[in-house]
Amino acid sequence: MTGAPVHKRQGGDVTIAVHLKGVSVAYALAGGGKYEAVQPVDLSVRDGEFVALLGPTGCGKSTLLNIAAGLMPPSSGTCEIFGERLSGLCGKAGYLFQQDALMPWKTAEDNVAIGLEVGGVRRAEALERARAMLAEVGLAAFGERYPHQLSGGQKKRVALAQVLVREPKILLMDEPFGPLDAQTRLIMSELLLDLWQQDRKAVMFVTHDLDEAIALSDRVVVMSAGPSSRFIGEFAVDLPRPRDIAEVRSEPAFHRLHSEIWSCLRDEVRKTYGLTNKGAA
Ligand SMILES: Nc1ncnc2c1ncn2[C@@H]1O[C@H](COP(=O)(O)OP(=O)(O)OP(=O)(O)O)[C@@H](O)[C@H]1O
Repeated sequence: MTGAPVHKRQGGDVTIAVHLKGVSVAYALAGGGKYEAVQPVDLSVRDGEFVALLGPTGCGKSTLLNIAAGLMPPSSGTCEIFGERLSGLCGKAGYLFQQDALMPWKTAEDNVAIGLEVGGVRRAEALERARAMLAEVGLAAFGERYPHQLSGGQKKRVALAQVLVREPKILLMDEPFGPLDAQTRLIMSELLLDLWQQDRKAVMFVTHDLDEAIALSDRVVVMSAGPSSRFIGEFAVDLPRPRDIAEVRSEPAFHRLHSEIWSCLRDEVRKTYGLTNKGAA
């Protein structure tokens, strides 16, 4: 049996939860030919670490997340989950997309319970755990509502409960709060950090929002514009935890990091919008 890789570090050993090793992705195009989305990259996410993957639109963030989820194989390289080579869906990961995957014909508690039931948990126990999880995300009184009777933020809470109730060891999040308004995004980010703080899982969090990346994560990995994206910067976020998402943005260390990361990202964003050689401000 292969154990999860343990790396010796000053201050203690660390376990690697997700390890992309020399992963590249080339998509086959309908008319023949290929689109090289991501050139070989290496990324390891430690157990309990919150890593944000940041980059301009179309650079390949979701592609790498999909590989870690086992939704697609890499064109080259491998993905290891706790030291085991991934083939097929990653059972240890919970995946939260921008669009939630709630079933409109099921109540909030049934939407949460169903993931447990298909995993073999008896209905009574699944419902009990679903209700407890809904309470954790602040929806104790909303379990019997259907998705169309919930606000966007409430639906997102149900989707989060749906993922967390299965107690994944890894969270893969693809711009999960993207469609929400600014205030609700802030509240959801706070909720996510509160829950994560209680039981730190490895997180890969895809975003193109620099503020969000810094406020949430331990490390920000920056990708270049596509095609053939690569990693062009890696920044440790040394802001203390627990963090107040709203307050942390006014700290000098936040501003310093923001300007360092933005100077790494700026040209890539401009390239994406074809502005680099046009003298755009
Ligand atoms: N099935 C596919 N076939 C061909 N090209 C694809 C396919 N899926 C994605 N791509 C291309 O691969 C590149 C990376 O896509 P991906 O969705 O990973 O980017 P992203 O960084 O997540 O973008 P965004 O921030 O806009 O969500 C894009 O140029 C996209 O057009």
